[in-house]
Amino acid sequence: MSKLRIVVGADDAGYDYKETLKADLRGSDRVESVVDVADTPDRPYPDVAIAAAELVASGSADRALLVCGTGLGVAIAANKVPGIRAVTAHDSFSVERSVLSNNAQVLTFGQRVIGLELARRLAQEWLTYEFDDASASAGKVGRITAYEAR
Ligand SMILES: O=C[C@H](O)[C@H](O)COP(=O)(O)O
Repeated sequence: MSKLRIVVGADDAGYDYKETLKADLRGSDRVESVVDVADTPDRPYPDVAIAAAELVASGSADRALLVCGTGLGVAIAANKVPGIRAVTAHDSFSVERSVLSNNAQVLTFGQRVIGLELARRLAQEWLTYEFDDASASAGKVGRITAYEAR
């Protein structure tokens, strides 16, 4: 498994978790680099999410981990960037399937929803999964891509 180039970002409501998760990611041997698109806690969540998603869509990064109050706003905004599949997931199984079933490149958390230690654990688990282009799920994800390209 190749090391991952990750983008992190948050608005004011997710800033503290983002800082902790960023430090964790930088300490992981599965991570090549971490870029933070929200150095200050004053950026609206759509701006942060779109900036992060564009880095992923352009190929400059492999994945993004975004935090807002619920995780929902950053997911909605990131999903507006063509080619991006962003999900909010606060449980272990959904985090696994977000990669293995959906090939989602963007995971989002809600700081007002999930405990910090669970978020940290889920982020570490997230790093261990890699989508299999030869899996039965690939064709289903491909249908999403085809819809976007229509
Ligand atoms: O989805 C949006 C986020 O939860 C955001 O952090 C808070 O948004 P609000 O201030 O509009 O409720």
